[in-house]
Amino acid sequence: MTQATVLKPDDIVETVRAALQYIAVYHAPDYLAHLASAYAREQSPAAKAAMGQILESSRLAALGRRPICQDTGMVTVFARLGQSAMIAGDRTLYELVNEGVRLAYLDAGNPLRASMVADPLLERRNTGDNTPAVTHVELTRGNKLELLIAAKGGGSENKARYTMLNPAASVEDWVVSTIEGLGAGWCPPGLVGVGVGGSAEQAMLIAKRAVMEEIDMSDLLARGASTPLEEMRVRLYHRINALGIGAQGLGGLTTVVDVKLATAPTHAASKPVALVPQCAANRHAKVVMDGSGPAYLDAPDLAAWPRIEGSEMAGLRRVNVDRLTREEMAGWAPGETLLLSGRILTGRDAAHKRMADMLARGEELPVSLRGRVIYYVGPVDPVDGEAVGPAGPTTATRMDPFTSDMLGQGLFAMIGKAERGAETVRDIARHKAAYLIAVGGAAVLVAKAIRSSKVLAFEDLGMEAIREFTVEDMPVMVAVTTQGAAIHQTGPAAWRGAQQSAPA
Ligand SMILES: O=C(O)C[C@H](O)C(=O)O
Repeated sequence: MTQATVLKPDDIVETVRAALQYIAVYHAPDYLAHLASAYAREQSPAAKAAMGQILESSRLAALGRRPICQDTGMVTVFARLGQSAMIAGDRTLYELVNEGVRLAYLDAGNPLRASMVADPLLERRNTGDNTPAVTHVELTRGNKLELLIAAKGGGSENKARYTMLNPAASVEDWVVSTIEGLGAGWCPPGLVGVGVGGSAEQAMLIAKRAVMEEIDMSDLLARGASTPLEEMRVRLYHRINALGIGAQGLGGLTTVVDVKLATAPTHAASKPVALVPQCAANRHAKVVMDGSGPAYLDAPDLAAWPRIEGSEMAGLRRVNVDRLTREEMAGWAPGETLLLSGRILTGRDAAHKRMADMLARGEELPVSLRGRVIYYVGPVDPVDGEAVGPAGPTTATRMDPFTSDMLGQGLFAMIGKAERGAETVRDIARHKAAYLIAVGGAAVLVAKAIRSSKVLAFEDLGMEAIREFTVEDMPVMVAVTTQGAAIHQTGPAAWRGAQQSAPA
């Protein structure tokens, strides 16, 4: 019979805290290796540059022990508790996990961003410490506690999809056409988990677990598929990459570095299918506790991070945003890289909603948008020596419903990531405004261009407050021009099918 173990509550708290700090700053070696080879293979200059920035930013994050991405995620824990393991004390596992989350996110040496809002429907007030975690507990044989700890970014979680197919319908066709319609808000290149079978909620859960399995597509391609499920993974990998979406949706050879597939028995009438995309941050780790104390992850070998040559800044157009004119903006070309200097505003979901509500009530905005550039960002709090913590862009598409109102206030340009909707592109052109992108997932690199930061309005919104950043040579790409040319439409169209003729 298995010997019973007793797990100390503080050891569980410490294990969760340490794992969350770890995954916030270190990319896992499997993803890093696959991203590095996708970078080496990439032929699309824009996608290659974006992947180069993600790799370099990841290296800086690991060296400086700062978060890979400003969105330090919603914590999700899959716990497997052996039936012969007992948790001492009277706090539940759920309470202990949340205490670990609180300590990890409020760590003074490396604060992580609090993104959770308590009430999703009405007030949407930030809880301030990123609790609560989403925790799933399964009872298993044995006397150990296994914790799969993840911090899932909002942009990729937003693109999770579910359908109930007819039993005869093709899962592959649904997955490929669904990914084609997702846009780039989930921050490719990443991977996707596909869950087929079970009930509706089980399909989602197995897809979420699957996306956290070890990335092994390079091995699978090298040795060849040996089961029908592996064959399907390989087909999906090629078909998704043949869409040409590419890094950040700019058009390119690699949209996914792997496809994971999990199945469960289901009803004869049903074929539930869940799709869970994972962004370029891909934060998760497994730890096993055996009662001997907290479990820690081994320190990574920093030599695993490839060095990427810095991009050439000479010859790039320098833009002083404090003296920007519509005439100057009209000369920006689609896909051109600009180096911005001067003062930019920040604001994202909650600030836009509040500004739109104020305008609807006929009130004046607390900050004038006339002639300004706004960056859609929720930064991490700074530590000593930083103007701001990691500060990559958030998905601009979510700001589309407010954009017409903001442009009407005289806003000149917006900075974010991913595509804008067709109507917003038309609005941008109508106002002779522009939409620029920074690389999602290159948060440490982006933050290096930010010299100072101060809150101007809506301080109660925490990371979503309106700030003013002073930036120096902040690299951004022109994604929608004043004439309405949109690179997220032209890029993927140009690279569609190109993956088929490229080496895997
Ligand atoms: O919340 C953020 O900073 C980014 C978000 O994860 C997104 O990808 O839109």
